This record gives sequence, C-alpha cells and structure tokens, in this order.
Amino acid sequence: MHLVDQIKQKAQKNLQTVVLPESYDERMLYAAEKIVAEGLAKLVILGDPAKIQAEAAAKGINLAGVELLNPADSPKLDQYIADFVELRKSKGMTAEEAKKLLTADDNLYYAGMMVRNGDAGGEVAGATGTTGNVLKAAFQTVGPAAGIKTVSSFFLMITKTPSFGENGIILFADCAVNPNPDAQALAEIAVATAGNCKAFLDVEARVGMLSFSTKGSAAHADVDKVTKAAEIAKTIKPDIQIDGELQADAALLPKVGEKKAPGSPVAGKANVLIFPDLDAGNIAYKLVERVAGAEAVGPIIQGLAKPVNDLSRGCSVDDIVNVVAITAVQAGA
Ligand SMILES: CC(C)(COP(=O)(O)OP(=O)(O)OC[C@H]1O[C@@H](n2cnc3c(N)ncnc32)[C@H](O)[C@@H]1OP(=O)(O)O)[C@@H](O)C(=O)NCCC(=O)NCCS
Ligand SMILES: CC(=O)OP(=O)(O)O
Repeated sequence: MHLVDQIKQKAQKNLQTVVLPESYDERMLYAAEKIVAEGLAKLVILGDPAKIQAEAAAKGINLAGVELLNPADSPKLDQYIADFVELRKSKGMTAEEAKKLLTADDNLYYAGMMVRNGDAGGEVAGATGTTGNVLKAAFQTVGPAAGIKTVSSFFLMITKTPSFGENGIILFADCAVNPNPDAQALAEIAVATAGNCKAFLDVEARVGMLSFSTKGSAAHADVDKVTKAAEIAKTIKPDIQIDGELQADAALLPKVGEKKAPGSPVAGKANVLIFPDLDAGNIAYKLVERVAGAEAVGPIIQGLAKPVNDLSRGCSVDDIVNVVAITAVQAGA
C-alpha cells in the first residue's frame, strides 16, 4: 500500500482535531471538504464564519462537520492572551501586543495557542503564510519539546525509482527551518530524521551526510562541518547507521558508492539524506519534486512539543490533505 494511504488509514482509526488557520486560502477549504469526506481528522478552521461560509458556498465547497471559529469572538481569547503574556514575559510581551498577535488576520498565533492548550491536537499552515512566519508563531506558542535544542524539518520524498532509498522513498532534511546549521545542529537534525525514518517507514535509517566531497575528495571547512556532524551524531546515538561526508551519487547509487566510499555502511543505499544547509536542502527537494516528479510530503516539523506542520505556498489541495493526515497521526501518537 502507498505510504500516504497507510498514514491515512492510521488517521482514520484515531480521529484527532487539527486546526487550519488559513481560511483565507481557498485550497484550505477544498482540502477541508476532502479531509472530512475521507474521515481523516476533525477540523477547526479559523476566521470569520460568515465570510468562510460565503466563500465555500460561492465555490460549491461543503464544510458540513467543520467547526468555524473566529479568534476575536472566542471565549478562550482572554485566557490565551494571559497565557501568552506569561509565556513570553521574559521577552517583554504585553497584553496589548499579545491581543494583537492572537487576533491577527493570519490566525497563526491563535492556532498555536490552541495546540499548546490541547484545544487542537495539531496545526497545519503555510499555504499562504511563509515558513518563517508559520515557524515563528509555532516556536513562540508550542515551543520545542523537552530536551530539543534544534527544531528542524524533513520531507518524505516519494520518488518514481524504487531502487533509491527505501522502495523509492527517501527522507530529506532539513529543507525548511535552519538556514545555516553548525556541526552540532546538523548532527541533531540527522538523529531526529533517523528517528522519523523508523517512525514513518518502520525501517532503520541509513543516513547519508551530504557534501560536495566524498571521503576527503575535497578539502574545505564546509566539508569538515559535515564529517564533524557525522561524528557528533554517533555520540548522540551510538547505534545510528550514518556516514559522511558523501556526495549525493555516492549516497544513492551502489556502483558509485563502492567506488567513492568503499566499505561505507551507508553509501549506495542511503534512505535519509541530510543536507549541509538550507540552501542545499530546500533547492534539492523542489528540484526532485518538480523536475523528477517525486511526491514531496511535508515539510514535517520535528522537535516541537506538539505537532505543527508547514506547507509550501506552491502546495496542491492533496498536499494539504496529506500533511493534515500526518499531523493527525502525530497528534494521536
Ligand atoms: C525559523 C526562523 C523563522 C526562526 O527565526 P528566529 O528569528 O530565531 O525566530 P524567533 O526569534 O521568533 O524565534 C522564537 C524562538 O524560537 C527559537 N528558535 C528559532 N529557531 C529555532 C530552532 N531551529 N530550533 C529551536 N528553537 C529555535 C529562537 O531561539 C527563539 O527562542 P526565544 O524566543 O526563547 O528567544 C528562521 O530561522 C527562518 O526564517 N528560517 C528559514 C525559514 C524559511 O524561509 N525556510 C525556507 C522555505 S521552507
Ligand atoms: C517549504 C517551502 O519551501 O515553502 P515555500 O515554498 O512556501 O517557501
């Protein structure tokens, strides 16, 4: 069964509530109709209910079964304002500023406080909002899970070539959050993504730490960062199967892996690819999606205390449905 269908089945068996703040993006309303029809999650959509209903009616979208909630009219608003002021008091947060953020048109902070307070199990946004804005709101409301220093992200890249990764599926990280991770952060990204490889694919990760060099073929500080990150990852998780630095061809193709990195436990069969920075990760996922025709599911955020997941502004309705299903599964885990 296709991975996305497996995830959807899990979501259907344990119905969770997901909040969608971006009612002002019509793709969210089309996705909501599908999510309810497929029984993937209970939904709360934030915004002016009259406006949302009018938009849905004009487009022939059926929102029966979806809760519509205007943050400005919510009985929880005052409690959320007080909680947010307390949460951000060391940053000088005032009640006035908190109210402004929690009733802002993007609804991102209100959605985050719903997740923080358990009024929704998870959140999906980013069809309209930039990743930076979605993440800032999530960091400030939900925050990192205990013990996590580096929140990051991964994509499930479902390629058309079964010989790559795990039956064609490869986890790419970090493609959305950390612009320029140092060796420690890169190691934490690798370890977190290896954990999600096991969680989502039920197989042990084989992590390729990517670079423009394989096993010393080039000498540069950027290469040193990647080799150091691989070493740090082994100290965080001694049983992790990880190798680097590796070029992408050495990580993915057995023949090239044998030639460039003989004896590597990962070369030629990596199912997790860790990119050295966000330039590489974000550009790579978009090229593999758009040029090679892979399905790119994500970005799935890893390391937050509760699930908040992002989207690309170029997402389709089905992309939203898929990420909501993943969020619901995470919320129910
Ligand atoms: C994610 C991002 C917005 C964080 O920026 P920032 O300026 O640190 O944001 P904030 O200051 O609002 O951060 C809020 C808190 O989260 C923390 N934080 C930021 N990034 C973090 C990370 N990766 N892991 C854990 N905590 C993080 C901050 O330290 C801050 O903590 P504090 O409030 O206790 O001081 C920024 O790194 C970014 O824009 N990343 C690129 C996003 C992007 O454009 N991706 C490409 C498209 S997908
Ligand atoms: C994940 C991502 O790249 O998002 P966007 O395309 O919206 O910048």
